[in-house]
Amino acid sequence: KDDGLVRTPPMGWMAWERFRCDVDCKDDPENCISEALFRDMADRLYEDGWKELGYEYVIIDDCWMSMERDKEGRLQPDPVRFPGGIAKLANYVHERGLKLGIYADMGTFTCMGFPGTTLDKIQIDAQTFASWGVDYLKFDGCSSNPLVQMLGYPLMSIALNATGRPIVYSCSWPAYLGGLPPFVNYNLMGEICHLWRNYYDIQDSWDSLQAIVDWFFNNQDEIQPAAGPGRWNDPDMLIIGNFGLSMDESRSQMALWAIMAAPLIMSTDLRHLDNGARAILQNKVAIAINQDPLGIQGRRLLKEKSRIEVYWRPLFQSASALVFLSRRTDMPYRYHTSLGKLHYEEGNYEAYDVFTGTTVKGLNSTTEITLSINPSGVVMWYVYPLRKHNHTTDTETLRHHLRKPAEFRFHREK
Ligand SMILES: OC[C@@H]1[C@H](O)[C@H](O)[C@@H](O)CN1C(=S)Nc1ccc(F)cc1
Repeated sequence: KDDGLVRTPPMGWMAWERFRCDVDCKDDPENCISEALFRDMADRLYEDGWKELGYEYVIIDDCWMSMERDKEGRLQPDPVRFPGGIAKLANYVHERGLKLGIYADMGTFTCMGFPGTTLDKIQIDAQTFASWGVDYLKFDGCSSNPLVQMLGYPLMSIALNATGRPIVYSCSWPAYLGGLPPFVNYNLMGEICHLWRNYYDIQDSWDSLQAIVDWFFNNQDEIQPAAGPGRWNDPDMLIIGNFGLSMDESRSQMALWAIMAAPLIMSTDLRHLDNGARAILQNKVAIAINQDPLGIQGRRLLKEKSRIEVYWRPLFQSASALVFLSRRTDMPYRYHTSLGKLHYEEGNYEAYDVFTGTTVKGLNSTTEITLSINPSGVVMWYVYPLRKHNHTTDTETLRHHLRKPAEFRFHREK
C-alpha cells in the first residue's frame, strides 16, 4: 500500500508464537493473554533499548476478545483479562513512543474460535479499532473461503483508509490461497495490504524455520519481485529467544530475515531473554540491512553440493548483504570463495562480518577467501565498495541486476 506507512519492514513484538492462546490468568497470570502482558512488553521495548533500534509495534494476536460483541455490535476485549479496555492500553503504549497492533479474522470466527469479522462487520470493526487508537491490524483468514476473502480483504483496506487513521494492514490472505500465482496476485496484494503472510505458521523449531526458508527461496521468482517499500512478504515471527533454536540457528534466522526484507517481529518473553538471543536481536548491522531504504528483497544464489547456500541482497549505494548458510548437521565446514563480479561493480571492497564484527579488507573479484561455517549456522557479510561515490544506484537498475544474479566463484574444500 502506497500511503507512506512501513516504507521499511515493520519491527516490533507479537504475542502469538510464544504466548499462543493462554487465557488462564488465574493459574498462569505471568503468561496469559492480558493487558498486563502487553504493558510488560511495552515497558521492556521502552526500557531495554529495543525502541531505539526500531522495534516499535506491540501487537496483540488471537484470543484478546470477549466471546460476545457489545449491544452496538462492536468487538470488545475480554473484560477480565483486559479490564481497562483497548483504548487505555493503546494510550499506555503511545506514552512510550510505541504503536499498538491488534488482531481480527475475515470470517465467522478467529482461528481459536473468538468472534470473527464477517463482511457486514468490516466497517464497524475498522471504526472501532481506529477509535481505540490502534496503529496496526493483523487480519487473519480462518473460517472463511476464497470468495469471501476476495471481497473482505479489499473492503477492510478501504474501511481502514476511511477511518482517517494511519493503520498498518497485515493480511493473512495469500497464506490461505497457497501463496502462489495463479491463486495469488501479488501486484494486487501490494495495492491492498502493507504486508502479508505467504505461508504456514512458524513453530518453535529449526525444522519449521527451514521449511519456511526453503518455500520462500524455492519460489523466489514469484515472491521476491512483490516486495518493496510499503509492501512486504511476511515469513512470520522471529522465534529467537524461545526454546527451539540454538545460537547458530538463531543467527541464521536473523540473517535470512535481513536478506528477505522480512518484518522483524519478535515473539519471545522480553522479561526473561538470555544475552545471546538479545545480542542477535539487537545486532545493529543486521537490523540496518533489514531496514535498507531500497527495500529490495534478496535472493538465494546458490545451493552447493557441500550443503552450503549463498544468499544475496543488494543494498543502498551499491553495497550488498551476503549470507553463507550451512545446512549441514555434521561439523563446521571450511568454504573457499571469492566475490566474483558482485552486481555489476568492479573494484575493491571491504566485508564487515555482521556477527563477529571483524572486517575483511582488500577484497576484489579474485581475492580467495576461506570461511568456516558452523552446522546450521551462517557467516553474514555487509559488503561495500571502497570507491566512495555519492550517487545512489537507482532502484530499477538494481532490480534489473537482481534478476541477473551476481557471478560468484566457489571452490570446493581443498
Ligand atoms: O489463532 C491465531 C493463529 C496466529 O495468528 C497465526 O499467526 C495465524 O496464522 C493463525 N493462527 C492459527 S493457530 N492458525 C491455525 C493454524 C493451524 C491450524 F490447523 C488452524 C489454524
